[in-house]
Amino acid sequence: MSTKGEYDCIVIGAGVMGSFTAYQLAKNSKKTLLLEQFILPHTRGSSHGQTRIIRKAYDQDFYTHLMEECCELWAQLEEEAGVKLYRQTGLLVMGPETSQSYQLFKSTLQKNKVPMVVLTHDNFTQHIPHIKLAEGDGAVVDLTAGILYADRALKIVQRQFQKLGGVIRDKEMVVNIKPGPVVTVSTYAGVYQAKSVVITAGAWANRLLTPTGLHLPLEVVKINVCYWREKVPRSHGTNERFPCFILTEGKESKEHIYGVPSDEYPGLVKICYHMGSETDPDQRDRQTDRSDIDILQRYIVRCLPGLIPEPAVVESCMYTLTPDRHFVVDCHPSYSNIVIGAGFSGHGFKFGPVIGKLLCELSLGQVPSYDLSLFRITRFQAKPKSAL
Ligand SMILES: Cc1cc2nc3c(=O)[nH]c(=O)nc-3n(C[C@H](O)[C@H](O)[C@H](O)COP(=O)(O)OP(=O)(O)OC[C@H]3O[C@@H](n4cnc5c(N)ncnc54)[C@H](O)[C@@H]3O)c2cc1C
Ligand SMILES: O=C(O)[C@@H]1CCCC=N1
Repeated sequence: MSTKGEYDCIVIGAGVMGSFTAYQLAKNSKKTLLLEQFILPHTRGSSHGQTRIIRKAYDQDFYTHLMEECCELWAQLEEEAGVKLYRQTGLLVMGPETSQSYQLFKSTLQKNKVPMVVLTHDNFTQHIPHIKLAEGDGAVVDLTAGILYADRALKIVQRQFQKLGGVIRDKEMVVNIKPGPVVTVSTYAGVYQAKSVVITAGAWANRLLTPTGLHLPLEVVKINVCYWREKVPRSHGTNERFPCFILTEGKESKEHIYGVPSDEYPGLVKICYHMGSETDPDQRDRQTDRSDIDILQRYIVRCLPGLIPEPAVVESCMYTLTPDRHFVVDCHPSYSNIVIGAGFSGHGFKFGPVIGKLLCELSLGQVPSYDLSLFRITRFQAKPKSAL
């Protein structure tokens, strides 16, 4: 098949990471092609849905630092496109006062001087009447946090990319990548060439990496995205000062439970479990495990008495998890002009703009703006056994 086009860079996968990478490349005047296997917009990956949480509250400084610039990049995009993508709600972080995880969230906020409020058992109900704070739990609010309008953001960044001259071809599944000084990318529709390629294929990353001789330790899980009906209409919305929240761990589970106010679907509060069961991304809907929903029901009965403890809507999404839950943002170990953004482990959306900038820098052979040690592929290599 003859070559259909030559580009400075080809980005594979038009989720949040690929779309922001393509946008950054076009901003740098690079001739860029963004390839997507499904017709856009779609709901088969990890970036769909109306909302995502954006927060500086993290249990590690590095993410809080990244978020400083990232918030500016989100604001720049809002300004450039003339569209609102963010709404401040605050993020309530709760967890056992003595647990390491809760203490790390709290100290990261304090150390980095993020505007915050520590709540006590005495004043908690006055500020957040909707939630019962469990005995022994601490509570802190990241005041900078809020909601990103995810579907809208994706549409906008793709539109801005096209305005800058970028090309999107959807319904074009990449079936092969041939490394070389010029990389050849084959889809069912044709063959393209580029000086560099960025792979941002979400749950399908390993499938694309196989022809390049690389396999990453990624686990794909299906997430049940649950919405719970308010007993009293308009009681858990942003206007009623219901915040986004994360419970770091609790009586019901060791994984996070998190929630978003009811503005998304009127009357329905999104509350999800930060884990799911393993799935093949092409067979997502055959994964029917609902044990996470039982956990959520028990939590809602105990701590959110204003919600009906039966999910009103359940949608599906996927996480692509790395063993340590840190991202992969790196060059291919054997081919420096193949760049990989993968394993966003269920917390990547908020970082889309800054990850796009970093993947763009790597694909242009530039020194990345941050020390990316945490995100390197070499961290997965087996550690040599110590001599006995
Ligand atoms: C339920 C849920 C809640 C979440 N909540 C939050 C949150 O509150 N805050 C937050 O920051 N993050 C959150 N996340 C995580 C965040 O949404 C993800 O980390 C992020 O969307 C991952 O984006 P991605 O671009 O890597 O993957 P994707 O969005 O899956 O994009 C990959 C794209 O590549 C395409 N593709 C794959 N293979 C090929 C191929 N061969 N050829 C062409 N195209 C291909 C896919 O079709 C897909 O469109 C949440 C995730 C889920 C599922
Ligand atoms: O990244 C986020 O903020 C959300 C909420 C906590 C669990 C994962 N995703």
